[in-house]
Amino acid sequence: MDEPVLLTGAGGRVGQAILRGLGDEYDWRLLDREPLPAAKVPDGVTDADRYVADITDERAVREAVADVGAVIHLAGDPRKTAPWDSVLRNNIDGTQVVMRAAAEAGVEKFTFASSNHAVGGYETEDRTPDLYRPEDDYRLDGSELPRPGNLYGVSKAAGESLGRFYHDEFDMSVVCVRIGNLTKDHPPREYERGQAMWLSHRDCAHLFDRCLRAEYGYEIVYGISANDRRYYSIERAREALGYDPADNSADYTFEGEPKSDRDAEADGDRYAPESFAPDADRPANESPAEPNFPADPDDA
Ligand SMILES: NC(=O)C1=CN([C@@H]2O[C@H](COP(=O)(O)OP(=O)(O)OC[C@H]3O[C@@H](n4cnc5c(N)ncnc54)[C@H](O)[C@@H]3O)[C@@H](O)[C@H]2O)C=CC1
Ligand SMILES: O=C1O[C@H](COP(=O)(O)O)[C@@H](O)[C@H](O)[C@H]1O
Repeated sequence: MDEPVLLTGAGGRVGQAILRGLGDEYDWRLLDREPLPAAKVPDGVTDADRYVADITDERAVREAVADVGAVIHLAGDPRKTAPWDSVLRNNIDGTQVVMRAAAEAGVEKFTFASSNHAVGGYETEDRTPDLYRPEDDYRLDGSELPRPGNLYGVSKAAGESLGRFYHDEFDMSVVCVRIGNLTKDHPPREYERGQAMWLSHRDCAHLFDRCLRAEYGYEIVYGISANDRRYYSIERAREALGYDPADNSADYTFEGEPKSDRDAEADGDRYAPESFAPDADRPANESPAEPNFPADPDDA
């Protein structure tokens, strides 16, 4: 893509996973309400391409989307316990401002960071915990209705609907990625549900790269690695986007350590993947960014 790509929420966990994987691949324009330290900005992104602004600020957002070819919209409150006033402002109103500005500016492709929590209600008592285990063949594939399990999930379902509207009315290509659980270097530790929806950093960067390169109309896909444990299908992401994930939480122990050759053999002759080279400026296993909303009490 020749035109710049606007990345909102660039300083956060998902934004940094994308920039660390794709920093050199695109001409980035970065927006976040927090100023980004130099370590979070790819080489070649000038001050003029860095916007410190709130996504509910229509004027600032219109300026940021002018002449971009694509938007990856991540900014918002990521907490599953987020209260209504926060998701209404940051996730629903903010997404409406960014999508409308993008559609009216003639942006070609828009990627929206939706969430597993848009469909958390399908994890009913009778389905869990079997749902999180490799033997279980229940799959959500993106064609099902949203079924949020919390108000944060409601806000993500609202973002998906806004995307449908702006695709239909403006012909903007929109893909909603129901992101699972992004962690760096290893799947969530001792957490079956998290391991079933693990999204590794390299698969995250690859998936968003495909969202920028593929041709599509309106899509809802799941953003997880190729985990043996999974209740989200990645078929639609493969078909519509050409997503080809490299990682699998089954290559790690339940505690999150890469499996040894012996573990892997015992497990059906699986191979242990190469672990990522640690980022030069951060110790391995450290989260790339702390969310700037108060911590989610369940995220211990
Ligand atoms: N991290 C994960 O595993 C998942 C994340 N997501 C979604 O992906 C997106 C990014 O999530 P994370 O990177 O984990 O969150 P984060 O909290 O690490 O990053 C969010 C970034 O957006 C910025 N931001 C928040 N509200 C803003 C506003 N009103 N205006 C401008 N900037 C604002 C923050 O300053 C922060 O840098 C969110 O929309 C979240 O709901 C969805 C599913 C899973
Ligand atoms: O949408 C999100 O989902 C992930 C995974 O959910 P969890 O219930 O397993 O914690 C969460 O880590 C992330 O903060 C959130 O934005």
